[in-house]
Amino acid sequence: MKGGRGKRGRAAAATREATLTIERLGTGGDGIAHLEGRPVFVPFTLPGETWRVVLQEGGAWRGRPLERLGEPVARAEPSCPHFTRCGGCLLQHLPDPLYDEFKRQRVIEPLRQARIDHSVPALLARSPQASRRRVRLAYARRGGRLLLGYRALRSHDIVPIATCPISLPVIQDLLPPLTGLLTSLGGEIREGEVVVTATHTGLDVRLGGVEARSLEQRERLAAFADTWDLARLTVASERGAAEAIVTRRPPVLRFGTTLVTLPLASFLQATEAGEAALQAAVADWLPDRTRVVDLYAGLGTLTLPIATRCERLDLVEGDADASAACARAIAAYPRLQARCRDLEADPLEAAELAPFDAAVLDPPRSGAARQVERLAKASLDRIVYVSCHPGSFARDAQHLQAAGFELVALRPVDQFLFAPEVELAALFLRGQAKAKLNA
Ligand SMILES: C[S@@+](CC[C@H](N)C(=O)[O-])C[C@H]1O[C@@H](n2cnc3c(N)ncnc32)[C@H](O)[C@@H]1O
Repeated sequence: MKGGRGKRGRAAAATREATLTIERLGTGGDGIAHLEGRPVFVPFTLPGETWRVVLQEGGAWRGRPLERLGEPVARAEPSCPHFTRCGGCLLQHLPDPLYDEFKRQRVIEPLRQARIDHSVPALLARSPQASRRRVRLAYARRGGRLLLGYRALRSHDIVPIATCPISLPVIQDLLPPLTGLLTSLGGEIREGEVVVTATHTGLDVRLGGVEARSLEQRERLAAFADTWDLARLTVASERGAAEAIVTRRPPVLRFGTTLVTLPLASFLQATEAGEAALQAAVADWLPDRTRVVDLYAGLGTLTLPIATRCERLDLVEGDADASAACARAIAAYPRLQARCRDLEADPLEAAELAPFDAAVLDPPRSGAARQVERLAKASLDRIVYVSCHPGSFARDAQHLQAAGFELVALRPVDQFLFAPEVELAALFLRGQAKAKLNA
């Protein structure tokens, strides 16, 4: 045994070694074992495995796996060379049935706690490898070297990566040259975030922490955009002011037949396959000639593909740039409208929801408690709720259920390969809409 509890008690993390048998997986994907009656979280392990770990006794006890002991348990072979160092793809070692069950449980458990009685079917659209169309990397200078990569698990350290197998190949190819570009921009470029997005017209690259004040830097950036045939290359200062240095082609996304130009920063679904699964749920669950309000609409991703069969479609979004991009894309269609509104501070009231038969709702992780309260009081009787957080979804679903809505269909979607997150689409009906379903 090494170390012991520090003089300042729990606040000072102490370390020692222990041998633990993993009992189950926690919601974050860590294996959970018990020691001295307390749970210990051990990443990259499987139920049934025994591990020698370095124990970190802080608020929550964590174990850093050192050596696997005893009988081996069947594992999947991780495809990424950075597995166990990078903080993103924690579930690569899970065999398929366990992986699917883990993600289903992420939905089942919050629903059970919220007393919502609905079965959770098998995962849809398990993202294939090499399909992530946006990566968000960090870079920093360390000891004279520029490191570009992902943050390490529960740390601000950067794990430098030369490849990221879950991303589209066109993004993977760009990673080593991007490191070279950032290095060549000079010593004042110290740290920041890099976002690379694949659009239908090419890659959109945004370099944070770069101001490009000198002509030489601008020429380097322009040459890089030419060499790699980027659609657009943007820099953003530490204060967040963004400037497109080169726009060779507008970076465009296609939703159905509508083309939307990607703003400098806005939300985008992580994979095309996941996006298509969510769009299919929306299309399946909204009948023709419905009057639809799309709340937290982003760029119109979920409803623009069915715009031609809606009687009316209003897209409401809090990000002004996303809303403006959406408005420009639909300007020629009088039945479609896009407006910017903060739905947390200023949710649509029941009277404003009166002209609609159905709402589509795709809020951020925190859910949409205040907007759901208004939807519960409104006259519409059909809601398609898309969520990236089963916990806040279950809370909001409970509220809808209390207002007479019934959860009649649910599809878990695997938008984030190997990450503990799971996306879902759900259909709620009440009143006539529910009666028609049962007829
Ligand atoms: C999960 S994304 C969904 C976007 C879109 N439905 C899609 O599929 O791409 C959530 C969206 O909600 C927007 N949002 C976040 N907070 C908001 C708020 N308080 N009011 C309105 N929109 C908000 C974000 O800008 C983002 O576009």
